[in-house]
This record gives sequence, structure tokens and C-alpha cells, in this order.
Amino acid sequence: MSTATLKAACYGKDKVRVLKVYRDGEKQTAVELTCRLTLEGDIETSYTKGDNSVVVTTDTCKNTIYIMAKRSANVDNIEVFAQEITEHVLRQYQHIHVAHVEIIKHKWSRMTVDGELHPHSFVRDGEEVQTTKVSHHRQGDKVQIVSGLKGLLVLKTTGSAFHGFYKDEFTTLPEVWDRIFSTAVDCTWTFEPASPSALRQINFQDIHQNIKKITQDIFAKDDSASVQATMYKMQKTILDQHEPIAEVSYVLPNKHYFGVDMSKFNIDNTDANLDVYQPVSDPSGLITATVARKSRSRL
Ligand SMILES: O=c1[nH]c(=O)c2[nH]c(=O)[nH]c2[nH]1
Repeated sequence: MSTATLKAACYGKDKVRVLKVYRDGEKQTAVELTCRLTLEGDIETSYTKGDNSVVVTTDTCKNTIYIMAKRSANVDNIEVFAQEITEHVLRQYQHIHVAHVEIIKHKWSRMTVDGELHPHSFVRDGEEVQTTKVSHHRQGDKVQIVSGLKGLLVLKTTGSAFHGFYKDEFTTLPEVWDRIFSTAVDCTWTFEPASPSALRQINFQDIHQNIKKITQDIFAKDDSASVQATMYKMQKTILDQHEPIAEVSYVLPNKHYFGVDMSKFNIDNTDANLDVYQPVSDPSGLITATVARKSRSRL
């Protein structure tokens, strides 16, 4: 009698890279994605008995992504494209009960050439990516979507302070009323789980754009008391403006820039004269939080 039981199992293909070109006369559009498709369902025997008859191969998962990209008019709209894939998988394979699609959309922005947007040339003008994870459950036909924005590097040279913090015998950090604030934004937002038809009403691309705008606007305008306080303002604003979002999380490293000590050279690089900093790659602070919508019953 074995003491082991298969508690959870999920498999599929990862890092499936695809570039789709949409051609509309002269004007062309390039969309580059990195995708993962993973499956759950009645697949236990492939693990426990070497029964491959239940295995939709990971190679088929890869082909599914390419063929759906070929057919789809929505590759640019990653939440919709991911749902096209999960719907196909659940329709095609009755023994698969949950299909997960994770997509990273890389940045290709249209080039400006001779003062005009070029019809078929693009530039990687920033490393930030859009992400989504769509999980489609056969039971109840429910879709769970978590989308995100990752790698958006920002820096401000004033409008950030940090003082009044807890102090004890281990504390050496000086209080500051003006400092550099820089972070690489990693933000994820979770939609209320819903049916595919309800989700068709949501403009996912607008939400991506607006969350980036809210993040940047509040980062720039807030008289920041701390990374924590600025982050929370972003989260509240996102929930206020986007009804379908149930919760929003940020992971923000606090990328430190310290003033260079020039006292040995009799040069004052402090306070009002501070303008030369040393960017410090590590360690960095790491500030995270998840803010959820209050349930209506508690309002
Ligand atoms: O905004 C900040 N939050 C902290 O928690 C912290 N801790 C620290 O050393 N510097 C900062 N800055």
C-alpha cells in the first residue's frame, strides 16, 4: 500500500515565442509575445501509471499557440487572445478541466521617422512588459484573470521624503526631507472571476494603459512620505477608476541613490548642495502591498 498520493498536477509548454504581423495596406503592426499554456484535468494516470493516452503533448500545446495566433485578430489584446486559447483547449479536450495561459507582451513602439509615425518600423523604447494569466475552469465556465505591468523604470529627483520612522539602537538611517525616489514598477491587478461573456465587456487594453498612466502620474505628482504611502495612493486610484478590478498589488524595489561624501576634498555635497549621487544596485528596499475592494456588504 503506497503512502503517496498525487496532490496536484499541471503541465504544458513554456516560453513559446511568437511574433504576429498585422498588415493593413501600407500600415503594419508587430506584436511579440512569450506564452505559456498549461493544463489540468484527468491526467493522473500519466504520472502514476505511465499512461500517455491522457497526455495532450506539450508539443501540441506549442502548436495550439501558433495556430491560434494565425487565426486570431486579437493577438495584441493579450487577455482576449489568452481566452481564445483556453476556450479552444476546453472545447477540444474533454478530460482537461482547467487551461492556464500566461502571456508576456514585449514592447514594440512605432518609430517616428522624419517627424511621422513609420508604417512598418518599430523600436524597443523601454523594457517594460504587459502580462496576463488567464485560468479558464470548465466547472461553472469561470475565467480568472490576473494582468500586470512589469519592469517600468521610474525616477524622480525631488518630491520624496522619509522621516519620522521607528528608531532604536540599530537605526543609523538619517531622516531626509528631499531624496531621489526610483523604482522598477511591478503591478498586478486581479479581475472579479466571471463568465467569458461578461469578460467580453471589459476593455483590457484601456486598463493596461490607464494603470500605467495612474502609476506614472501619482509617482510624479505625489509629495511622497514613503514608498508605502505613494503605492497605496496608486492602488486606491486604480480601484476607484476600474470597477471590474477586485484587487491590485505592487512590488516596488526602493532603488537607493546615496549622496557621495566629498568632505575629504573639502567639497560640500550635502543638503542644498547635494547633486552628485551614487546609484546603489544592491541592497534595495522591497515594498509590497495588495489592496482589495471592500466587499459591498461591508460598505
Ligand atoms: O520609503 C521608504 N520606506 C521604507 O520602509 C524605508 N526604509 C528605508 O531604509 N528607507 C525607506 N524608504
